[in-house]
Amino acid sequence: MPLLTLKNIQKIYGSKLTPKIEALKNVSFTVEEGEFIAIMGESGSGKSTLLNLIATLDTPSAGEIILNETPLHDLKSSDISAFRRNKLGFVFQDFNLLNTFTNRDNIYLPLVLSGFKPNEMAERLTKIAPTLGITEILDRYPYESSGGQQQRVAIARAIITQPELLLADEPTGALDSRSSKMIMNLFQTINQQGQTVLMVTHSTKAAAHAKRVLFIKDGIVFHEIYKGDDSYLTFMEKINEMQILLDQGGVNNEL
Ligand SMILES: Nc1ncnc2c1ncn2[C@@H]1O[C@H](COP(=O)(O)OP(=O)(O)OP(=O)(O)O)[C@@H](O)[C@H]1O
Repeated sequence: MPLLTLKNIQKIYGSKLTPKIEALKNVSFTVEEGEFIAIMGESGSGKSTLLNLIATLDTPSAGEIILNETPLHDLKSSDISAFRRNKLGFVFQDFNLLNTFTNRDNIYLPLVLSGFKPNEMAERLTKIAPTLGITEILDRYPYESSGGQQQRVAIARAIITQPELLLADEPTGALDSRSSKMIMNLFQTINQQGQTVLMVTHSTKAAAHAKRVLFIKDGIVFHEIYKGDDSYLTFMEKINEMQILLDQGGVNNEL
């Protein structure tokens, strides 16, 4: 049974007063439990729109998103809140940290909302902070932290609940190559522990850490490639080649 199924998803932005933009035309794919998927595509191809729909931050104009056999549009708003709180971790492209809270309290926020005790929260944070390299900045505020530090705090906030499904929008966008590699290794570890990861990225280096890469173009999933038994470098080469082909408009392989 797939963890997540997207059937013929369409998303049109705009209102009576503004021009309509078809961000997603017809997107269908399934995500099995335990997958690590990277979503790639040029700027404006609808990647963030797709993650936002899966995260129930927005609703599709047409089509169906099914999580664990339950169509999301059948869920009551209280169930949707519970799904976001209990099952989902989301790393936002622009981090979405609260500037009135310290980095530590930003990270604790989802646990506070779920009723965790202070010592349980501290124990979880102590485990992940060194890997993310944020131990020294936990008592700073987001506005006192660099973009890369804020991104790592946002990742900590998303993974501290040990979500069944981690959605990450450009999680290495603000990071140097060393930190990016560290984050991708962390995502791989999380995935090996059984969590499903769906990540939007422009970076071939980051995408090659995934087990499958979906390519979005013109509002559809245009192509996908699986890592299989390929080495990291071979898979990265294949992703690069596919990107070049897609940039040239050379393949037509709608899923
Ligand atoms: N809230 C919105 N209202 C109107 N149009 C929107 C909105 N959000 C996104 N769009 C438009 O929908 C299209 C897809 O945007 P989206 O942010 O999903 O792309 P993306 O692939 O994530 O881009 P990037 O890689 O630059 O982050 C774009 O044309 C964008 O301008």
